[in-house]
Amino acid sequence: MAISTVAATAIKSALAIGGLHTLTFIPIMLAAMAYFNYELLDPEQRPFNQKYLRETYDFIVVGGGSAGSVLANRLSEVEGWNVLLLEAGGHETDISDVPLLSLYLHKSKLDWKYRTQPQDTACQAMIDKRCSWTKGKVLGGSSVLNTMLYIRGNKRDFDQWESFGNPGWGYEDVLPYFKKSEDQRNPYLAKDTKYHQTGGYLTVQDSPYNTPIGAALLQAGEEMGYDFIDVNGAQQTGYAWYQFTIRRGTRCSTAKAFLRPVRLRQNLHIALFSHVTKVLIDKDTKRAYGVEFLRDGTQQVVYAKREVILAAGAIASPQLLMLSGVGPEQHLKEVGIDVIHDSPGVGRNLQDHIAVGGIIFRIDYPVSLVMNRLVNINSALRYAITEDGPLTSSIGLEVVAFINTKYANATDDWPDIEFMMTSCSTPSDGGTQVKKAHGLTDEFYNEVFQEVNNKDVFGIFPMMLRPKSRGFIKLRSTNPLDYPIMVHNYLTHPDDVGVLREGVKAAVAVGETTAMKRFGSRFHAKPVPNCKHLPPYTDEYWDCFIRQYTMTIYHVSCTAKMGPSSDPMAVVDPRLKVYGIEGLRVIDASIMPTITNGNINAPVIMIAEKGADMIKEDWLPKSKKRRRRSIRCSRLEKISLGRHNSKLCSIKR
Ligand SMILES: Cc1cc2nc3c(=O)[nH]c(=O)nc-3n(C[C@H](O)[C@H](O)[C@H](O)COP(=O)(O)OP(=O)(O)OC[C@H]3O[C@@H](n4cnc5c(N)ncnc54)[C@H](O)[C@@H]3O)c2cc1C
Repeated sequence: MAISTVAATAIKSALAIGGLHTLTFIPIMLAAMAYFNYELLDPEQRPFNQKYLRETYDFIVVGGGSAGSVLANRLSEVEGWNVLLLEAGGHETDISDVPLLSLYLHKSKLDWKYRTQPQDTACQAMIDKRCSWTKGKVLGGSSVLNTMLYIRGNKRDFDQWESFGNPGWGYEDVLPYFKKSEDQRNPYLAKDTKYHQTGGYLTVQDSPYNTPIGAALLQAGEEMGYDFIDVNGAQQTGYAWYQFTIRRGTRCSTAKAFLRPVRLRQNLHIALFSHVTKVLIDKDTKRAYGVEFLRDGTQQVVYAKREVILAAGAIASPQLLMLSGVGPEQHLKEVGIDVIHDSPGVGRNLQDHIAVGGIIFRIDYPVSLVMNRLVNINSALRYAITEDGPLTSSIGLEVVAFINTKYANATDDWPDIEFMMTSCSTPSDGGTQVKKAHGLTDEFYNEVFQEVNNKDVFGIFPMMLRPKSRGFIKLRSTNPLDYPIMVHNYLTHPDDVGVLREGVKAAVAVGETTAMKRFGSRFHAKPVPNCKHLPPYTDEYWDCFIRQYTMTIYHVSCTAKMGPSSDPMAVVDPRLKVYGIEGLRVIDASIMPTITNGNINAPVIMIAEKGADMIKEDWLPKSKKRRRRSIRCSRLEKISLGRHNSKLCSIKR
């Protein structure tokens, strides 16, 4: 590709996601990337968008996100199977690759731009009191918009899933599936082979760039009596550097990890800009036999010989089930959908992680990530040439801590708060992108943050790990293009208020440690609108505070939960098959019975790895299954993998 074409493509992608006016430094970066012919050096080319589709496939995967990309790869390993992946969005872009810029993707064309119903319990500082549920509409799904944090959750999460009546989902059962995907690039962690592996498709590495604030936060943890640990290893309670799904300084989405290496497989078709509107289910046999979808403005149909797999995420998967006649009978009747199977749990049990925004600390040294200080040709060149520097920082996320509030049993090692600790915060971009991404009102932002715009700060976002409040999703209408009604119900359970309040107090205490005081750390204690009438630092004040700048961490899940047949609210069985319907599974964040103790992308990838194996177990004769496990790459795959990934071909995957 000529340099000019590379530059033109990059400029086009910048325009596509937000308009260059918001990304003023992008032209410099694009010029650098074009000059160094970045794309030509990149061995990982994008997959093809298949124009002409077959009439019938063995498997149809709906949604090419975190789970769908894994499924498409693993199922098409079986040479005799034809697999179709239908994705509503298009390709990821050069901008979505840049870790520092992920907030620019919110409210862009790569985002579905969902918003919840207004409620009084949370998100009071947001426009219309509605929380923004950003979600990826792009090949790679939310793994293209996320902040790339790699957290597996707690052993107890999975043992609890098993105890609910889901055999095969205990921690010892799922650990091999976390490892299966993993290419651990930290040599110290990689040595611990009980928990880690190298050579998998998904690159997991430390951040290429940290500020001095990160190291100080780790010292603060030590000062407060916490261990410095591998949070994905034997113990979860403690402090650690975050690890990321980053490869060579850029985002390693699931599209990049799982689809690019297999783009030349003849038995895998990927159809972009294909919005699935319905699963076709035979009313008499109750068997799923295909899907309807919109592409290029026309309605099309494609048939599945074996199975349809919904991997459209925790909002669209239950929506599609309901549009197809599987859901709570009474609700479907009210909306005017023919009921094929009454499944009261579809869309219910919604869980999410919320944190509190605005816990920020001023410091006296110019060491934090202030956007207008970083936006310069040096950092652009560093990113483009050496694949490190500030642009490789995932919006300043450096250190993670899992801590116990008084509501948790500390001896359990099942902490109830995660600190997401950042070397910047909401005002570090002068009130532009963070404010927009979080949907904050002008009044709130100006009153609380304007005076610290572009000043040196660090932030701690305390995130509540095991919410007891439950939201739900239901259909707005029979129109598949109408977004469903989304009700978060955040902080409607009193225990959640207590845990989050204690998390806020613990976060404020971190700023008081000697380690942070060395930087002149002081809490930005500006009283927030709506809570000014309450005395600061009291429980009443904090209880009010957490309902203002309530931040979703974008972990919507559990809306088509897995459970035993004795549980009327279970939507799928422990093999992820939809109850009451043949030939239909859900494999994505929806199937979690309870949300895991940490960020959920790694668990979703694990679910897809395990789900793909279950499908193989169900459909392949035993001898063939054994052969697949030691598969080596075909000639075409080797070409597609290129030199960079060639070791993937020689290991057991
Ligand atoms: C902004 C943001 C930040 C996050 N940060 C982190 C993080 O740092 N670490 C972490 O662990 N987790 C993070 N998460 C959460 C994590 O990325 C998601 O939970 C995970 O990606 C969900 O995977 P999924 O496969 O269930 O859904 P998705 O990845 O969302 O995939 C669903 C796919 O289905 C497609 N689709 C939907 N409807 C249709 C339809 N009708 N027809 C065809 N295709 C359809 C979508 O376009 C999408 O590609 C974040 C999420 C977001 C949004």
